[in-house]
Amino acid sequence: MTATTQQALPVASGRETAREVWRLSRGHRLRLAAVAGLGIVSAAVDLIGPVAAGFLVDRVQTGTAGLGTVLTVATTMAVAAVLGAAGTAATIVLATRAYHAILAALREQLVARALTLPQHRVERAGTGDLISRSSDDVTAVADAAPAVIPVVTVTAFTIVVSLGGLAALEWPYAAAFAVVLPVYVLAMRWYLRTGPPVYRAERAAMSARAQQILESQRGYATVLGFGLTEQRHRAVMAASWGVAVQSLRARTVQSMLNARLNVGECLSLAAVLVVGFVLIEGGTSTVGAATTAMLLVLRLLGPVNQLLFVIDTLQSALASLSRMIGVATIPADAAAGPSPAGAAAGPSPAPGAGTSVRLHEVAFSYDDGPLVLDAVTLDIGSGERVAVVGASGAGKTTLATVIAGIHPPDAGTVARPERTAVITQEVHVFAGSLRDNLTLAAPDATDREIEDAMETTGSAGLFDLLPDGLDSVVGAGGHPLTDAQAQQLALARLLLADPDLAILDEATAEAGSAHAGLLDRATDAALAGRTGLVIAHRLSQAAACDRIVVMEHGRITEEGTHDELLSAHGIYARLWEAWDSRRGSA
Ligand SMILES: Nc1ncnc2c1ncn2[C@@H]1O[C@H](COP(=O)(O)OP(=O)(O)OP(=O)(O)O)[C@@H](O)[C@H]1O
Repeated sequence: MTATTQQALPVASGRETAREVWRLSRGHRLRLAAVAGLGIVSAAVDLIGPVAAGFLVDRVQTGTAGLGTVLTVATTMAVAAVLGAAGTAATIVLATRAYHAILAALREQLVARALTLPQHRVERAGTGDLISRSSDDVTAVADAAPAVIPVVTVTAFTIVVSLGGLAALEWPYAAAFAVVLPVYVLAMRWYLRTGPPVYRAERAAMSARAQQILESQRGYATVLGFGLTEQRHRAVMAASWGVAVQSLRARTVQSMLNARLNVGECLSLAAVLVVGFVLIEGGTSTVGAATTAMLLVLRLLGPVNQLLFVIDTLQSALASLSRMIGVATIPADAAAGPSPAGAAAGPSPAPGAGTSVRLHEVAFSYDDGPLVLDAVTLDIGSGERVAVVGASGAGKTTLATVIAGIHPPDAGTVARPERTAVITQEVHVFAGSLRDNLTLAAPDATDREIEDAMETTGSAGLFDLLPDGLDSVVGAGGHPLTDAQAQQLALARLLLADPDLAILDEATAEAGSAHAGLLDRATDAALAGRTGLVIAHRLSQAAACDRIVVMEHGRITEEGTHDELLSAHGIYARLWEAWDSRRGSA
């Protein structure tokens, strides 16, 4: 396979991400409303402490505070603190549950889309991109939850309610705090620019040190044998010093962030103090109210600072989220395509009565490469079985994928039945039960039907090997299947899917000669009663077809029955002669 130009899969914009998250939250809106309600109430309960403290200051100032007042205020503050903490904890639990439920829905949508993406789309983006979105990105979003949810939830409600509280006291208090917000914004921007590369360098230095230590341990005998102890010692020392330097840089960045946060803190407290002084002087505020305002600002600072510390985790989780949503929201029609050995292909123009497949002047090339299919015109009648033969690289597989709808043609038209199934060269056994593997494309199939399909395709013998019958686990981590068994399963799967057109791309090519006859019979049974296109390297298979199409350099150069092509003494006759003599001497 030649290299293809990479065209990354889409990444959702901020607005698209928000819209999709809102849509996915449909079943969880009640829970989200509870999060909002509980969060606001808890943050409001947290206001009681500062307000009570301000009240006490005013009473002390006016000389009207006795022991009873102090005890009442202290009890109120303690109860409010406990209730506020309990409410906050419940809010975080509810928010975490909603977060994971929405993430699970998104993950399901992502997997569903990924499985139906056209192969050419995945190939152009590189399979790694899709795999990383459905694994690394999902992990990044899930792992961010414990760090991000408590901080974001608490911060959001605390900021809203505390600013409201400040404004309710006297609006200049809220304005004084808002004026220093730019300091925090600047600190955040600096940190996002400076922090991530420094942390990355620290992690890289740690990996390098681990590598040096591991190598020294693994090659211990060699180190001793060649007297390399001193040299290894120096290498580990150098790597450890690298970690020390990078860790120092990372801690310096954190200290510098702390310094910026301290500046913000000082400025905000000073601003509120000055405003309080002016208001008290003007007679529009009391010392108690100024105390409440100071305590509210202090309460605000904690969550705001914490938010800055998780902002990079939050940012990378959001980046991962937009990559996941980018794939999950690819329109369904763009994602449609036949799944291996089973699902129906997308709509195609009707080929006409009595004809199952009609290709007219089809051209195709992979990205900007040379033409792989060149003006291919081919009709396959309903129920007809056609074999495609030709040298390696002639374009046989490409023809099969274009007919199947996996690759859209660059020019010309392709008409195929709506129910088309393909067995590709690489038959995959999914990790799961035998039943799951067989009913992928026919979820309603009964055990009786499954067993009949296995019997017909000669794979019923598997039952002797698998003690749990259809419930036996096969594939990765389960019972391993040989290539021939995997192909028999794929043929049984095809029988259950019961498509109008079956495309077998070298479905028996993997077979060793001992299994060849068995697989030929299985293929024959699977194709009975439907239109078949067989990409055949074993010419005995081609000879059994109604018609043979010979391809050379992306073009159809010969066409006819086995006997007609032999009499024509063309390329097929030569291929047959060579193959037959090889078979004879084997
Ligand atoms: N995904 C791809 N990207 C780029 N070029 C490709 C891709 N797949 C196949 N090709 C190229 O297209 C040409 C036709 O390949 P194709 O696999 O269709 O031939 P084939 O006749 O089926 O060969 P074989 O019998 O070896 O499978 C070859 O030159 C091949 O290198």
